[in-house]
Amino acid sequence: MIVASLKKQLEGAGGTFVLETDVTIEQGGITAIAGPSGSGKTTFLRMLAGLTSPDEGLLEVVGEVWFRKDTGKKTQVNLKPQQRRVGVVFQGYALFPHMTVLGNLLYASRDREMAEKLLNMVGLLQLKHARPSNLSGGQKQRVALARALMQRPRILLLDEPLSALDESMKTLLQDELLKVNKELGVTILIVTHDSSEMYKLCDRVLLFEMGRIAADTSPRKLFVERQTTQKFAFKGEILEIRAVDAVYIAVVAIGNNLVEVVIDSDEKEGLQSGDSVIVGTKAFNPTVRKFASKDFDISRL
Ligand SMILES: Nc1ncnc2c1ncn2[C@@H]1O[C@H](COP(=O)(O)OP(=O)(O)OP(=O)(O)O)[C@@H](O)[C@H]1O
Repeated sequence: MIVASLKKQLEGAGGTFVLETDVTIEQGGITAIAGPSGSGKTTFLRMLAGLTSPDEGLLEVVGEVWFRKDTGKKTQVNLKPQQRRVGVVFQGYALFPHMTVLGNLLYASRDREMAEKLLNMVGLLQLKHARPSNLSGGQKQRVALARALMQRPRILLLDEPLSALDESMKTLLQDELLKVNKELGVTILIVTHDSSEMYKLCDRVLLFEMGRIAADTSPRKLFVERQTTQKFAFKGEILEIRAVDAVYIAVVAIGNNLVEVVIDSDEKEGLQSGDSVIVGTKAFNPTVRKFASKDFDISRL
């Protein structure tokens, strides 16, 4: 079990705010850390890893205190990152370019048997003598994942590890993570903005807002509770609105797709090219409406 009751004052873009968590996480699950940019997600992971010091609080992992500082007292416990059994995969690959794949793993721990087992697990054993520069983005990320597992971490912290990958590589890595979680029993915390990823991987979502955990729920509940009654809702950008007879056609870019939606003059009111919109349904007909901040959690978690 992980107990993280931590506090830290942060300097945000809009001023000072306090990151405050009071959360217990069971061993063995996969928890999504979601929320807007600047809400404190990365700092939370860095505090768990020992890379950023909280102002006060308690961090206890499987009965072992990793950090403790009571209000008004000196820091009682603050284990160094290498003393904490955490594996970290943050954005960017950060592999040592002059070392082979195997060398990168052995740098974390000299356990060759473990290194080969993990490389086999992520399907890269054949590439163990390759240099990072000869690997694809997805392969590098799998090496980073294997390296993070070398010291048999109790917790694996992942900060948007899949965001730069294409869809097929993402799916592959997601399966890899499920395997790691199941076979090694590692507790995983993953920062992600991708709702399908949350749904597929995670049993729990902690939604951060301005340093607070605004929701602590399951991915299913988060989407069902926060979704409107629409059958689907995608965020997109209006590229063009053109008049056709008595109606208008809005051309909306949703990801790599272009969608044409017929809208009436009421719907067109206040919309123009470049607007962020939600394309949804009403009585089975597609609708377009302006993106509002309340749509935030669904469209970009
Ligand atoms: N050590 C620190 N001291 C004070 N402020 C900090 C510190 N570390 C980060 N911050 C600030 O805290 C805010 C939250 O940063 P953080 O990186 O945790 O957010 P985030 O939710 O991960 O955002 P993103 O999704 O954009 O990565 C930022 O405005 C950042 O500048």
